[in-house]
Amino acid sequence: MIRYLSAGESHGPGLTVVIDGFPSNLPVSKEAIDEQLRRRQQGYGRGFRQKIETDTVEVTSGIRFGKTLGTPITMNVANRDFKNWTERMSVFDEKPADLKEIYRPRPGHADLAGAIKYDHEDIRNVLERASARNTATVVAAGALAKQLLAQFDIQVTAHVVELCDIKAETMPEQLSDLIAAADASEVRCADSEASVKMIAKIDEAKANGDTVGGVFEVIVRGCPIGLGSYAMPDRKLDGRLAGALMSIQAIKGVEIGLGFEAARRFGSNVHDAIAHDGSRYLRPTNGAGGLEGGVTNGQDVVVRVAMKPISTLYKPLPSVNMQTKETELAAIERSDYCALPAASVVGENVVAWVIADALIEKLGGDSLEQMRDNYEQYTTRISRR
Ligand SMILES: Cc1cc2nc3c(=O)[nH]c(=O)nc-3n(C[C@H](O)[C@H](O)[C@H](O)COP(=O)(O)O)c2cc1C
Ligand SMILES: C=C(O[C@@H]1CC(C(=O)O)=C[C@@H](OP(=O)(O)O)[C@H]1O)C(=O)O
Repeated sequence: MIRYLSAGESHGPGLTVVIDGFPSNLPVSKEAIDEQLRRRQQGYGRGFRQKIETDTVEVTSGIRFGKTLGTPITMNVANRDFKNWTERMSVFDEKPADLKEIYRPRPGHADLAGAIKYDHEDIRNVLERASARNTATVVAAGALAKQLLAQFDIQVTAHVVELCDIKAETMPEQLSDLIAAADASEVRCADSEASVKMIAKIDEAKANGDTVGGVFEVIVRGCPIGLGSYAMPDRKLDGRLAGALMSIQAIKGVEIGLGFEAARRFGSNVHDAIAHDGSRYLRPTNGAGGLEGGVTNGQDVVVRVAMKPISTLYKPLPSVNMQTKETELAAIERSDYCALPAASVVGENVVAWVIADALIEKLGGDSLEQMRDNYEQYTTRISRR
């Protein structure tokens, strides 16, 4: 089992993630982690904050001479914006007399429920941690998971397939082309015609003081058969993926394979026939999205994820001043208009984390070498079935 704890406020000094359960002797590239952080900051429609930040990790435990020690790994991401917030976010100093507090909760954000739950007057005490700034730590953890998966030729990618009411129609057939096209696109959509329309849609939202969301797809290539289990509900890999993805800010739906579309079809048009070519099992289709019974079946794992539009509206919805209970417009905080491309990078890294967890569970072993031995034994064994 791998696990992590993260901490940190959006405008505090920085964010920290402590990771436990990785095997020893895994070569780790800081550049590869920083590259995932860089990708998370990209995408058309983001607000001014991303111009202030240049996220990189500082590793303070668990790695020596570029390899994991098998002990807890601590990674820190500094908030460059903190220098503009030192008084407003002070840990121990007195609250400044002229501090502007937030009393008008934004519909769709954690403001109202959070302020009531934790008995906060100033909604800033809620939004600082509810903020998706924390996804930087989630991505740092996922970037480490990606490096473990790469040792076993497992690759995780993501791309945008819908933005508001615009759908990508054509996609490159080769996964490598899909990745290249998505990475080159400002909205991370591999369909270049749809990308242009998506950018115009973000501009339209921005011009109207509005926001947009959409759908991204995550694909996992190279998973061996047998990750996850049908034996207990909490071991099912489909449930674990959905749970982890739904815990990303603003994610409101997850579907695996055909997902909701499967509910509209006859079974004969949903399930994937089973064939054998003399050396291995083949599935001519992949409606199951690589998961049957909560277990990987050797096909690509395909997950689609729905993100709602950003909650902060520059043309705000009606809200209530929590001090006076009078109807007022919701507060406006500096904000993104669309963070779907960034969310797709977060989703990609979250899926990498869940798959790495399932791989470590399947193979056991305290070191990378032991995991490799167990992997070879397992793949030899299943090749005889
Ligand atoms: C990468 C990313 C960036 C986000 N940026 C903003 C933002 O700038 N403004 C905002 O109001 N919400 C933003 N959100 C969404 C809020 O964090 C989220 O809606 C809020 O925490 C409430 O959680 P919920 O939507 O999951 O219910 C962002 C989400 C992600 C994934
Ligand atoms: C800081 C990030 O995203 C933030 C997520 C966010 C929210 O409410 O979720 C609100 C905005 O914060 P700020 O008001 O500081 O601009 C985003 O910029 C980031 O992704 O690095």
